Formats: sequence, structure tokens, C-alpha cells
Amino acid sequence: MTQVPSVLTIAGTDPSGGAGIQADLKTFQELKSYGMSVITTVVAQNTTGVQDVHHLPIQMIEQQLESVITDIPVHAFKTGMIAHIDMMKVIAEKIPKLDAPYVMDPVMVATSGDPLIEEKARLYLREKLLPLTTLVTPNIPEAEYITGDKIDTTDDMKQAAEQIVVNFGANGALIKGGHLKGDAVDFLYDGTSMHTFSSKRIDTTNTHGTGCTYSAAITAYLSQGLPLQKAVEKAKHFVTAAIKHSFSIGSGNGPTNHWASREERVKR
Ligand SMILES: Nc1ncnc2c1ncn2[C@@H]1O[C@H](COP(=O)(O)OP(=O)(O)OP(=O)(O)O)[C@@H](O)[C@H]1O
Ligand SMILES: Cc1ncc(CO)c(N)n1
Repeated sequence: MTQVPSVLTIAGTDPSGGAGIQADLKTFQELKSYGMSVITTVVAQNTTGVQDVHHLPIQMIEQQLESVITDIPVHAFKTGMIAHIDMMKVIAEKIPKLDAPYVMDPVMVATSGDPLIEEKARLYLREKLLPLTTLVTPNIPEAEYITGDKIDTTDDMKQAAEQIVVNFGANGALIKGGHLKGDAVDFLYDGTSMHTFSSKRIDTTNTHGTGCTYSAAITAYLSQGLPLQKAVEKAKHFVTAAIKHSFSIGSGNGPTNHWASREERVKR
């Protein structure tokens, strides 16, 4: 009988396949962890932006979580888009039952700039969910929201990473530099030391779902028992390759390529 690490995403959907649940499941599959998903919101979106949203009833989100948890072990899980405070409350209640590493992608706006969560939910996320995380993975605007401080330089990024752990109670914080100029540099503060993950900036606008793909890859590696720093290092290689081989499809920001990164990983 094959034993496989199983991994769960709790997030919104993307019918165009580049972000959200769809990006997460593609990443889990590519990295050979068994992927499961709880949908919070059905999002009508594509490479150009968000056209509509339909939030699932709270009891349906709760039931999906119960259906998974009561049947299959979860070796690591992530959350993405959680639009409403009531959804967050249900998820916060179930987290102790999961008893596994938790990666939070604190999704607030889509690459297109469309807002994905309500203002009250942002506050709850910062006050109540953050302390439950093994790792939180904000981009620069999300890190600015969490800390309340402007981030312009790599020193500001490092400071934000440390602050999110020390002042807001996350176990680890990975600040992503995709939104700054120059190399794509991310900083991880794990409660003891600062680690740097850097790659050359790829000249592309195909960055729809990069954050989802990255946090899903970290979660998959954690489900396989890798320590946090190693999981981030390998996930950074994965997302960089996926951006390098991204698809110029759609008329907006194209999606990353989850499977063409395979050759890059085989070479290493
Ligand atoms: N043009 C690029 N070239 C290389 N790496 C990039 C580029 N853009 C982003 N990255 C990297 O991709 C990863 C995801 O970071 P990013 O800041 O894009 O996340 P995000 O804004 O949360 O994504 P999303 O578009 O899903 O909201 C990080 O490792 C970042 O450094
Ligand atoms: C559902 C969903 N989650 C996250 C993002 C951010 O990329 C998105 N565009 N859609």
C-alpha cells in the first residue's frame, strides 16, 4: 500500500486555472503530495481580473472541513482567500484538530488589484489567525497592512518579517519581494534567524497566482517532513522555474507553469 503525504488547501477558486485552489492542487500534484481542497468562495476571474464572487455558506465550509478531517490525515495545510470573518472563525476553530504545519498566504487583493477580502476580516486575520501559523507569506502590500509600516527597502522587509513574528505571534514570516524592483528577494524570519532567498527577476507580466503557487509548494514540502528553511528554499526554486516557463495566455497577467518546472528541478 502506498503511503503518501496529504496536504489541504482552504481557499477560493480560479476557473482560469492560474491562482487559488486550482494553482494549489496543480502544485501539490507536481510535488507528489496528495492534494485536498476546501472551497471558501467561488470566484469568477481570469488573467484580467475578478468579475464576480459567490461565497459559500459558512456551514458548507465547516462541513467540507469536517468531511476531510474525519476521514483523511492532513500532514500540512494552507489557507488562501478567506473573505469573511465568519469563515475565519470556523477555520480557526478547526485548526487545532488538524495538528499539522499551517502556512497562511494572507491573500487580500488579486494580482489585478481587485480586493478579495473584507476589511473586518483583515483585522481578524491579523489578530486571531496569525498566531496559529507555522508560516505566513505576505507580499509587500500585505506585510505593510499587517505591520502598519511602509516597506521600501530590503531592510524594511527584514524588519517586517521580524515584527510579524515578535509582535503578531506568527511562528515564521516570509516577506516576498516580487513587488519591489531588482532581483526577486524574499526574507524568512523563523523566530531565531533571518534567511534570504534570491533569484534574478524574470522579465514577464505572467505573475497571476505566483503567491498561491509559492505557498502551496512550501506546504507540500512541509507535508513531506522538510524543515521550514529547506521547504522555502525548494519552493523558491519551484516558483522561479514556474514563472520562467509561464504561459502567455489570456489578455492580462498570464499564469505560471507548474509542470514545465519539472526539468529545472530534475537538473538540480
Ligand atoms: N518577475 C519575477 N521574477 C522572478 N521572481 C518573481 C517575479 N515576481 C515575483 N517573483 C517571486 O515570486 C514569488 C511570489 O511573490 P509575489 O510577491 O509575486 O507574491 P504575490 O504578490 O502574493 O502573488 P499573487 O500574484 O499570487 O498575489 C516570490 O518568491 C517572488 O520573489
Ligand atoms: C482565489 C484567489 N486566491 C488568491 C489570488 C491571488 O493571486 C487570486 N487571484 N484568487
